[in-house]
Amino acid sequence: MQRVKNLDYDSDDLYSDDENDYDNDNDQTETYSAEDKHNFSTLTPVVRAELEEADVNVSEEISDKDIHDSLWFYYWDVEKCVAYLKNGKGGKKGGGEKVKEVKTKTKSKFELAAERSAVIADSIPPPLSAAEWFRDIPWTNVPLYMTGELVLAEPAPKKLKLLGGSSKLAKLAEERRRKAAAAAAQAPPSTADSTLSALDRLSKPKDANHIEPSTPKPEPKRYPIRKKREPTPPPRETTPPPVAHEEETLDLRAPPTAFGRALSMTTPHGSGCMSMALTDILGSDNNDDPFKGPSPDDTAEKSASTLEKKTEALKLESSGAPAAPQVKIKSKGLDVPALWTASEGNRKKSAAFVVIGHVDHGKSTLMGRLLLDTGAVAQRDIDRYKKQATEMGKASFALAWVMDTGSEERERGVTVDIAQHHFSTEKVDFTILDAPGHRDFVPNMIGGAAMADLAVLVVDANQLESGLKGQTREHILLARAVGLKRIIVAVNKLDSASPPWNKELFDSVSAVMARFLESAGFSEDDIAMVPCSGLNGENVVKPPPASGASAWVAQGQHRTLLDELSTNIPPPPSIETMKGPVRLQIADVFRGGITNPLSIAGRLSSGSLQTGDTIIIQPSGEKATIKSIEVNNHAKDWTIASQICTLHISPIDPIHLRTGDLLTTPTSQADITQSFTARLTILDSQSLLPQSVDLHLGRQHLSATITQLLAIHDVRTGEIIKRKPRVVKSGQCATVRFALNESIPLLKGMRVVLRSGGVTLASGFVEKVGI
Ligand SMILES: Nc1nc2c(ncn2[C@@H]2O[C@H](COP(=O)(O)OP(=O)(O)OP(=O)(O)O)[C@@H](O)[C@H]2O)c(=O)[nH]1
Repeated sequence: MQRVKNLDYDSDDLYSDDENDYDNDNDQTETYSAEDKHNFSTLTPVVRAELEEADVNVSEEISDKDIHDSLWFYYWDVEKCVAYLKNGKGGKKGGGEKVKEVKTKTKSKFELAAERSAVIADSIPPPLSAAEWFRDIPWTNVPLYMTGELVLAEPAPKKLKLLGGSSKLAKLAEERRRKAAAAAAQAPPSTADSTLSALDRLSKPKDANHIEPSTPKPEPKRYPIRKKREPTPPPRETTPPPVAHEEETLDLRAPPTAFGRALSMTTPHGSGCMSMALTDILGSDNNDDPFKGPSPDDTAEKSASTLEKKTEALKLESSGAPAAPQVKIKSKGLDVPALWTASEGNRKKSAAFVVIGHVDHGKSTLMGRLLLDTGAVAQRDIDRYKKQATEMGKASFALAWVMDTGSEERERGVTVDIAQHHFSTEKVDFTILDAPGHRDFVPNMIGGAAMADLAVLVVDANQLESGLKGQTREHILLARAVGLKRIIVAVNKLDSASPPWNKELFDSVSAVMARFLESAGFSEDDIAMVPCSGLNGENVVKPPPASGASAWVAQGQHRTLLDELSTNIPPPPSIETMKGPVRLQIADVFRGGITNPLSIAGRLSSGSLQTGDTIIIQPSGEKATIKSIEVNNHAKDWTIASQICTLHISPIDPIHLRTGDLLTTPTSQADITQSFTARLTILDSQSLLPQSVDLHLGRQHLSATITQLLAIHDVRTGEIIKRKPRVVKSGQCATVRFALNESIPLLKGMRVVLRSGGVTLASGFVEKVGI
């Protein structure tokens, strides 16, 4: 390629330095056809006779070759040939020299290039095969059926050297070419030729600098294929390119979208104009004169509110709210507590547990395993997660993905919010509340724990220290702070212990955890230790094999995690609680589809609800109707205190729905207040002053100010031992007054957790609502 590119023909280059080249090239008898030879033999004597007649010394000065050349040049025109030889060649002394000079002058670039090709061709070895030609080029593993003989270009016929002359001669030459072409067309094409022709269609255009062979055969066959890869101008087309294919091709492109049109839209001035597209979508005042009317700054406020309204309209439209048919659902007036009591023999027990522990200790994986092995999740789903997780380079998180459904959670491999899942055994319906382990998401963990009956603390047996320094310790304190009494410690990842299933390691971890839990307020009887591996599933649902490294688990009569969960299920709430005022703190708000555009979820702490009931969302006071109810993923007509349920409600403006809000009924609304009094216990190494704090009330999380320390109480008896202290110290119990920045619904007895700067200070309950 480079070699050809460097062939920059200067006119000087094209003229051979060696005159002998020219002479040698003149020996062209071998290239003449039989017809040409016949013409030479018959016309040469005629030319000689004419010259003799014109008194030219033919024998001495003009050779047969001279006559042949001039005959060839003038295309067998004897008269012109004789005139030429008489005047230029034989007419004067030294005319032979002149003929040479004339010949040299008439050479064109192409003729000379043809001469050089001829010389080069003589020095080039015989034709190569395609494989040979591309031997050292890695991309050319040309299949056999595509290979062919490479035919080097034939040198341009010498007769081109004399091309030129009158238009009549040109016509004759053209006629001769046509004749030859017709003859060639009758002859069957060679295989090599057709192969090269096919290859040529796949290759690049021919180098325009090459000399056109005079033969009428298709040009591509005449040159090595390699030359066709050169960046050259497109070749002359002997036949027009086929267009049939293009005509048949259907235009399958979709019309441009509105967004596409917006992007490609141009203003009358020709520039792209995104704002036009936006005004197109949102509407505009259609000002032709942009400077007409008030300045944009003056109207900014108005535009903002217009935009806000339109965006809001789009939002509501996308939620499907206006499109949903407003079907009035009437309450059936069921006596839910009576139905509950009546169903006692048929229904399963139920329990909700929160999964807590330090980040990455294996909480989500363990729960994924539990769901898989109890049949709540199909193996094919796990396989799908495995595939997806592997693609993201997080294959080991496949089981955790059962719980971590958010894209952020999956990308980061960290649980962000409480994940809620259900599974059932023969006797119990369980709800899992998988809490995030990361300290940034402690508020979510508190919200999850506040809905649970018991806690499962997951501890990586190999990382006990880091856990106790981190969230293991804090989660235990918070679980206790929100009122949880029973806790199961899953001593996890024993499969990766050194050695695997190291019994001594399990024993030491258990001892440390038991001590710590007891110091945090859990009683010995409410603590259970379970050796397990969530990843492998050993001792989660099924006991480990009787032999092998984990054999001691069964021998030591350590129950599986599922067995531990199934024992000591908390008793259902009293019938009084079930008949009490409706209280449900909203744990989650989500938009569904057309049928259920708006739903809320949470645990009903008191009272009962049924489809058709009118509810009130506090503090907004907005009303809604319950369209349908789900408990444990099953549609129900009613739900009762202690159940975690999802309520599909008639659409209200979602702006009035927030997690932490209280769901009540019109007849049992809670007090809304900005101040309250709480009885608190101060945690180890902490103290309390009148100060700002982060206040956690279940799923509710807001800023508050301790306005007054009212009294210090005796921890056992509750008697006041000091009024209006200046400070409350670690381990002390105190009554404290709070002021809030906003009004919220508050219930006496609600669990309270105080934190500051990411540290838990105290926990307790609401003693009095209002001042
Ligand atoms: N060897 C082994 N690895 C485990 C086990 N359980 C979990 N892992 C791995 O530990 C890593 C973290 O697991 P997760 O289940 O996401 O941990 P997590 O506690 O839920 O983490 P957060 O949700 O972010 O708090 C993953 O790579 C798991 O594959 C186990 O029993 N054995």
